[in-house]
Amino acid sequence: MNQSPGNLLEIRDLKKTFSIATGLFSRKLTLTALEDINFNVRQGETLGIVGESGCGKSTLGRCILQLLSPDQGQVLWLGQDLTRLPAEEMRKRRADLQIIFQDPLASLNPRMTVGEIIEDPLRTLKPDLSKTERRARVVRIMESVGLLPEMINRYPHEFSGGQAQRIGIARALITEPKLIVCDEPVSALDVSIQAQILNLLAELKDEFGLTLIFISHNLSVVRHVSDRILVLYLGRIVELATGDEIYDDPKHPYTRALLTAVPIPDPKLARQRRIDALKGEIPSPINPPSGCTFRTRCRFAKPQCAEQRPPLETIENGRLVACLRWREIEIPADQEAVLGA
Ligand SMILES: Nc1ncnc2c1ncn2[C@@H]1O[C@H](COP(=O)(O)OP(=O)(O)OP(=O)(O)O)[C@@H](O)[C@H]1O
Repeated sequence: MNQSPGNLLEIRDLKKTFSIATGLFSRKLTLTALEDINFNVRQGETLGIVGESGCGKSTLGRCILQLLSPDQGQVLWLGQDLTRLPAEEMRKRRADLQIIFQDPLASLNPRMTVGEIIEDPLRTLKPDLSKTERRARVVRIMESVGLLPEMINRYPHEFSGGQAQRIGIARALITEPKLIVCDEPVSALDVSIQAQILNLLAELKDEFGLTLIFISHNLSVVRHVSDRILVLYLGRIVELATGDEIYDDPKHPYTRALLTAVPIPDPKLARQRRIDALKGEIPSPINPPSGCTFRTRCRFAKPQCAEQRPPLETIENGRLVACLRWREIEIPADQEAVLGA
């Protein structure tokens, strides 16, 4: 056991590549989805993971749960490396680590009743429970997530998106997990329903003493629920700090850019933030830029940024940032316009 106190999960030097075939002759290329990933998740916290589409959020969530095998690195769960666990041992751990998916209806088997869907993980992960005990648990958990127990024999298509996500949450909770990876759990829902599901997750977290990893491309959503926020860009961590630090004092130019999409009431600040807005497309992870991979879209980039890959540095209050220039670009917000492009 080599776990630091208070950490439920420690991710060390994680790397994940995919081999993809392209072109007429199906030439094999390597896509690096994640590299040099190091962070901890503390017992009882909600860690938000943000970044644009394709930056590696879902791949990271799936590597943590061992739904994907990383190429290298460790996923230490209470000090035990999940990447090295034999399949049978991992099966026993599965009850502790669950996932909620983005598209609630697509993730539910249309041929199973709600009761069967929620009960299903218990059959494999808690085989000692009797049928009566399983059903009793299903009813209890349905009540916890705001579903009427009389809905137990209905089918997924009879539910709205918000209710379907409640079924997905119930299915994740039924094994009494310690950690749930929530992969864009509200992105597919109407805005009016999103807050209900976010509030439900916050309540359940307290009620069941959960630790959450909350994945979203939307910094407003992540900010709402997270204690700390990890910002990913092209498969690498560029910043990790508390929600307040990220929101009020972002250090990485990419975090600043993501913040431009977050609505703020102060028009002056909103105008200043627009300067940071993202330009261009995210580069291909098959052939990423040299040095700092964000430099091709960064308005603060200098020649040195093409030559050197910025290390993930620990700065004040233990927050982390990977930018060669973060000290120089830290200027008062009202002078930002002077910097220009
Ligand atoms: N099974 C796969 N085979 C090949 N490439 C993949 C596979 N899964 C993901 N990728 C690639 O890995 C990179 C990271 O993808 P990932 O889905 O983790 O990003 P994401 O941030 O979750 O994006 P989104 O918000 O769109 O889901 C992308 O370039 C993606 O195309």
